[in-house]
Amino acid sequence: MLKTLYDKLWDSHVVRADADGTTVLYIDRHLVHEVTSPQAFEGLREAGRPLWRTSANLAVVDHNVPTTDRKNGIADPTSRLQVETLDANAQAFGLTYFNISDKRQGIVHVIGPEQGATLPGMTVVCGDSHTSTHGAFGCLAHGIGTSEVEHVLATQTLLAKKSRSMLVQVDGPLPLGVTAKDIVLAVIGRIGTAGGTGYAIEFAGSTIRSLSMEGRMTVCNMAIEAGARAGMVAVDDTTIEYVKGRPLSPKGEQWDKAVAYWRTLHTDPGAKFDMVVTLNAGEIRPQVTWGTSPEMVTAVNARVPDPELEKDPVRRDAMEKALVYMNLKPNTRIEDIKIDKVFIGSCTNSRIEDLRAAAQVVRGRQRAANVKLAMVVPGSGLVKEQAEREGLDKIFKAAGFEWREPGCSMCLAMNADRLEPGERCASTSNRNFEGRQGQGGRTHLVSPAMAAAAGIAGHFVDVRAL
Ligand SMILES: CC(C)[C@H](C(=O)O)[C@@H](O)C(=O)O
Ligand code: SF4
Repeated sequence: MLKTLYDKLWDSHVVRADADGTTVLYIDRHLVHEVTSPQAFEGLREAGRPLWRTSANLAVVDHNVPTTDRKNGIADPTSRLQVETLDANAQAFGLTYFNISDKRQGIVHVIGPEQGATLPGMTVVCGDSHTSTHGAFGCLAHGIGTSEVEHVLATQTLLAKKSRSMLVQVDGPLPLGVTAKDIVLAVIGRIGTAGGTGYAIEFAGSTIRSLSMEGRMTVCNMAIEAGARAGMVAVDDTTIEYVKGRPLSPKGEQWDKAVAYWRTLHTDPGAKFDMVVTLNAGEIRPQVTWGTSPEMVTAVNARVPDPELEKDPVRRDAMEKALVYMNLKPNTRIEDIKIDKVFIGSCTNSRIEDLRAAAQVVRGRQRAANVKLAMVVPGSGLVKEQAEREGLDKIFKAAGFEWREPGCSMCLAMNADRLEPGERCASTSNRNFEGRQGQGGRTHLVSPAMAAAAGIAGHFVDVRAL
């Protein structure tokens, strides 16, 4: 039988399948962070259960860590408790753990791949919706809830039901200034935030194949924003090249065996998907969201849409509400929207390539006077180190951008980094929901180059014109 990549990943991890489709799946890698793990460890403690396979877990603090003055500890009591709880649980249960002062610390979805903890062919779960990121490696990767975190810790398995399969096929060379972020925003603009509900998405086509692993991770990261639990990309030379030599990657003879297997991790030609969506990369422009959902997105050289022209009353209502929250008028040119802050970071866009792209834009320029704060938050301590080796920190600082310590930061404002009510931000993160970056804050999702350009111009600007 011809199989999709999803079929192959699924079939190779079934421990037991019931007639109604309920399946016990084996989990190869479990990533743990401070927000969704406390009750899970508590549950284990109460039941007197040990971990099933300690070495399958990797824990890190990311959501609640401060991005400045770490030597002074964590001022906010809730964040401090959250971080200290993971410190204690990791020690008590013997997990491999990158604590706040470990230079490998960073956002869970950045450090997994960086360490080779994420490898092709694996099932990867984490109590975090953006676990879809890891699908870039030809993995079956998705978020789980806290009770499932406990289940995985105790059994190394998960109860699951197979999703339907969707192929998102993107072909053609990417136009200048158009990035992986713009591809995935354009996909979400096309299919909507519910378009992928009930599906596992495979991203394929010549454009996806031409992306680096960083770019593929950006695309898979936002599969969840298209409603799909998992996004994935087939294994190819780019995947194998990235994985080679990582601390947890197989070595020697094991490596050769692994590579031979990994090369089978692609959809068989002719295998059927339940749904197919095709995009022509040549038609994608740099994207900017204008509303309070990632599907409320348009091209930088377009205008804020007019709800009056929307026929569907539910959509019209949502558009009207979003424009009130965002304080935008229909038909405003996107390039006329002024911003107050810039956030370059998050598990969507905080890897080295993202920082290089942003630095290239700001090099030799200055942050606009109306931009109060532009912050760059590397995805991990290792990304930060690499960026500093390349002198990117100096470029940012010279342009008036702040260079911070790694973590989730203003992606969701669980630490001190946040928008004040009414502030407008050009952000490289993945969610523009109301209050996401701070109560009353207004988020516009863009690529790193577009965020950097907005920081320089003080308003959105087409990077292609720079
Ligand atoms: C805190 C965590 C559970 C949450 C998620 O699941 O995605 C967060 O990472 C987010 O991006 O909103
Ligand atoms: S960077 Fe943002 S999206 Fe990613 S895990 Fe952290 S809070 Fe969630």
